[in-house]
Amino acid sequence: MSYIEPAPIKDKDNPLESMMSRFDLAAQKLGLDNETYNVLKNPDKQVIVSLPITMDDGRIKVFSGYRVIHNTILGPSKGGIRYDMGVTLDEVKALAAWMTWKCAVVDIPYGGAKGGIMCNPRAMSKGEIERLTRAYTLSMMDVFGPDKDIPAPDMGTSQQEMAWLMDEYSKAKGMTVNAVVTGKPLVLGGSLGRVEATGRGVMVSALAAMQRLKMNPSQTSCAIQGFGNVGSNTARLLEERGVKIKALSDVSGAFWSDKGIDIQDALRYRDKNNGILEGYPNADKMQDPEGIITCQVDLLVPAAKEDVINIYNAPDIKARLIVEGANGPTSASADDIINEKGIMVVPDILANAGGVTVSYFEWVQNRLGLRWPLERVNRRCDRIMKEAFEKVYSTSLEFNVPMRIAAYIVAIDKVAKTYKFRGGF
Ligand SMILES: NC(=O)C1=CN([C@@H]2O[C@H](COP(=O)(O)OP(=O)(O)OC[C@H]3O[C@@H](n4cnc5c(N)ncnc54)[C@H](OP(=O)(O)O)[C@@H]3O)[C@@H](O)[C@H]2O)C=CC1
Ligand SMILES: O=C(O)CCC(=O)C(=O)O
Repeated sequence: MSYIEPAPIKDKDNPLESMMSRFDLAAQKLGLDNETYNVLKNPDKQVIVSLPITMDDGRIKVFSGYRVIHNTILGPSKGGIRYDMGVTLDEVKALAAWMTWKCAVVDIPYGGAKGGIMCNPRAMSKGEIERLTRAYTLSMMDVFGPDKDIPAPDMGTSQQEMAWLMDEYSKAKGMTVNAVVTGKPLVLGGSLGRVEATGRGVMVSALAAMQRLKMNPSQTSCAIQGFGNVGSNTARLLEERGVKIKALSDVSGAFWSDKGIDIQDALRYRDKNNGILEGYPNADKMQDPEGIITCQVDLLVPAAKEDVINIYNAPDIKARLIVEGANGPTSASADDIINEKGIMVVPDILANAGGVTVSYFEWVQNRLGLRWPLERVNRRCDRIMKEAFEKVYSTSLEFNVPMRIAAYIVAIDKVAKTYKFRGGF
């Protein structure tokens, strides 16, 4: 017997529309020509697959998988794979385009891609997730490749899925190909520093923005939505720099402590508690988990999902600074409200680019057959993040636009100039 899980009911803005409206604005400011505009607004390739998987109870369940290659003019496409019930083609298209802009903003030689499977990994056994990951990899044999398209982890995936992907790809090729994927376990050629790289980049961007806003880290309070890879590493690294994390949340709810949450304590609790904060005893549970967006803090880091900052809650945001750990956490319709309130936003395509930057280092190390020490990985990542921040900041002053539009301008300008030199259309 087989069954198909019903599509989830969606109640959110369309991330593709959000991405396109910012892209349009930046293209206008830059005076982008029509030809390049038309090339960039459409993804190069969209692959949709159906993956029949034998579940542990013997039934066969069919999953929908996606991989979208947005653009490859700057190099092989790069971008994570997401396992979540909310995955749709439009979401993956937006995420793939964001990867093109992100790689261009931090000036690494990659194009943009993203993949996803509509599934709920929390409700699946390890064996089911492994079979699904292997089936997805086999269905993408013509798409993936160390010189073509290089996946990595994203929401709902981690180094274990990347290890299965590398193994399946390598078996099909008849040799070990570790550069086909990044975010791998260290023993398979992963890079030191990759696990915490996205959070580290968020921390570096936040400190750079605080410096511009004359905010002292040790007098800054912070709320972080999402306590997975990005949220938890951001929390830990900001706390180490003196920032007081007053609020944290995950799918189980939001937690508040006026004196600050001890992040090591929260991490220990989460890791012993099936990966979630449910029942965390050393902070107060907030009545409304969405209240984390509007609570009384100086710095807000959304590090979970898209469109969590929207026209409904943006007017009530108290933070002076938003640093976007997640991709697309602010819907385009909320931009004007945030700008009118004078809140500085370090946008996703800049703030969370530490992850793909260290993925690039991992790929370089794999191709050279070398391993860099952690200190070198961190130093180079920090430098790239700081330089990218300064470039986006100065572009925002030059064009008199918010940081988000400035980041798009930097990215689109680089891609457009590359097209000019390469020609071919
Ligand atoms: N991993 C990476 O290197 C990169 C990730 N990103 C982006 O960062 C974001 C988070 O990714 P990542 O940390 O890897 O994913 P994870 O799966 O590791 O963590 C996601 C976190 O968000 C929580 N969450 C999910 N829904 C909600 C909600 N409605 N309210 C509050 N918390 C929620 C999850 O809770 P629970 O665990 O309880 O389900 C979990 O704590 C995504 O937008 C991703 O695209 C961007 C750049 C790189
Ligand atoms: O590390 C990578 O290659 C991509 C990470 C990613 O998916 C992202 O930055 O959104």
